[in-house]
Amino acid sequence: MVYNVTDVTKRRDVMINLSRSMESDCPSKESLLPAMVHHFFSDKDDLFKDKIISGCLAREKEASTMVDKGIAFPHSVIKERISPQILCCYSPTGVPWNSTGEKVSIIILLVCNEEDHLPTLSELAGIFQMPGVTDKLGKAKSAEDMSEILLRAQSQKEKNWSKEKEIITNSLLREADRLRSNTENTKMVLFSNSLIQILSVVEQFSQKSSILVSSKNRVLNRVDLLKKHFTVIHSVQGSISYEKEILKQLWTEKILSDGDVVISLSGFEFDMMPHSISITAIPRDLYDESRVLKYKIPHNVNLEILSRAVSLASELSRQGREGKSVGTIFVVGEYESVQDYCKQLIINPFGGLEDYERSILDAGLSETIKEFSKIDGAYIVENSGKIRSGGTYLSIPPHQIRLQPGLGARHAAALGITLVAPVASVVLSESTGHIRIFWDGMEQDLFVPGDR
Ligand SMILES: Nc1ncnc2c1ncn2[C@@H]1O[C@H](COP(=O)(O)OP(=O)(O)OP(=O)(O)O)[C@@H](O)[C@H]1O
Repeated sequence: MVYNVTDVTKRRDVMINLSRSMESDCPSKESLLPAMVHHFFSDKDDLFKDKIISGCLAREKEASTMVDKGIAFPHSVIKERISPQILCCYSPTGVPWNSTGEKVSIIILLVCNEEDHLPTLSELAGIFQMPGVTDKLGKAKSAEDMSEILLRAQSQKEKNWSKEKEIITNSLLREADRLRSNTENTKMVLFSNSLIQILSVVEQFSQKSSILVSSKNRVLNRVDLLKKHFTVIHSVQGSISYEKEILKQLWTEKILSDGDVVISLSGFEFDMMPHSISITAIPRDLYDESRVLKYKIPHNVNLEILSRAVSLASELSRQGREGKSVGTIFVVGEYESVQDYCKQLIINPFGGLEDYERSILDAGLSETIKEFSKIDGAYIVENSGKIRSGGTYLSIPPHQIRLQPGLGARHAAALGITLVAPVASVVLSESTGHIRIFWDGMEQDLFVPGDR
């Protein structure tokens, strides 16, 4: 069970570069915006530039982007995954911007994709809200003046943010300590890859039962220094942000035990400060989810993805959907090896999504995945974690499939696909809530999640 006790909203850091500026005496926004795009994107093809220009002009038609006296924030949101581009322009004569012809001299054009749009606008707004910035910009006489004012404001804002970070870090640590002193059998797990950050916080909580999780040698090589602060220093491969999976590993290695309450402190990965504390009570059935880690699974199946599919199946088994049990299949492996056996029962619900929006590892997607489990069929999940499809019928050529009595078409399909392709499948039975894992045409594991 994982529940957040303190959820300090993650501040998504968007790197914005305010140093690109130009001066223009274009008389209207219809001429100025294309001029800016051509100036700043001179190395890009015309199609790309036209897309940006029509995006910002369409946005201006909806409503003027004038935000303050003399300042406008036109923007164009594009599908391409580019880092947010901020293009600044100073107009000495001013350009009429809103319906009443009010003029702006400072034009900050933002070009980015959907995901970055709001965080970048909010970052920009934060810079403009720094005391005195808009007044100073009103007095700017050149593009250089404008750039200098903006860059100074940005640097001041960064300094202020460092102070805020320190305050948040200290209050999170105090909260973690308070939780620890109020709860029995607690273990503190610090997820970090930064030696400096670890050392800066480590003095502030007592070292009894503290575990450090890191994936970087520069941290792990400093065991001598760190062992006086942590009872265990645990090394992981790859990212340290899959906390639940890492806790399962710690459980399988008996570093955590049933009944332990784990206080996790994490977030250093994002911007060198802890963002959140979560508490995990290690439930008895965590073993069932994690024991798949102990198997020798086929080399062409990603263990992390398989383990995630098992976790989701286990959550679905316990929770059901709208008070009813659900069943489903996850097939994990190379898509090419199973595509000939896949037929869509419905339009693929993940079909229209970009790759980065359909990862099974994305905690934000788990509710969607669980919701679509009401639909007949299987999920096909690639080794990268990308959910290739949902609502997929597995059409297996005739094979002798030996199943235990009571198991029907769903289990036959889940087993059958592993007979014809080098993949693993996880099947949740709607009627019993049991989870079975198959590969090499055989049932490899069965477990019964608790609390159903
Ligand atoms: N070939 C297949 N590919 C994907 N899904 C399938 C396939 N065959 C059956 N199913 C799904 O399994 C569901 C239940 O079928 P059935 O009751 O025969 O299976 P079962 O193995 O007894 O599973 P459960 O224990 O969940 O009832 C079907 O409604 C369908 O959604």
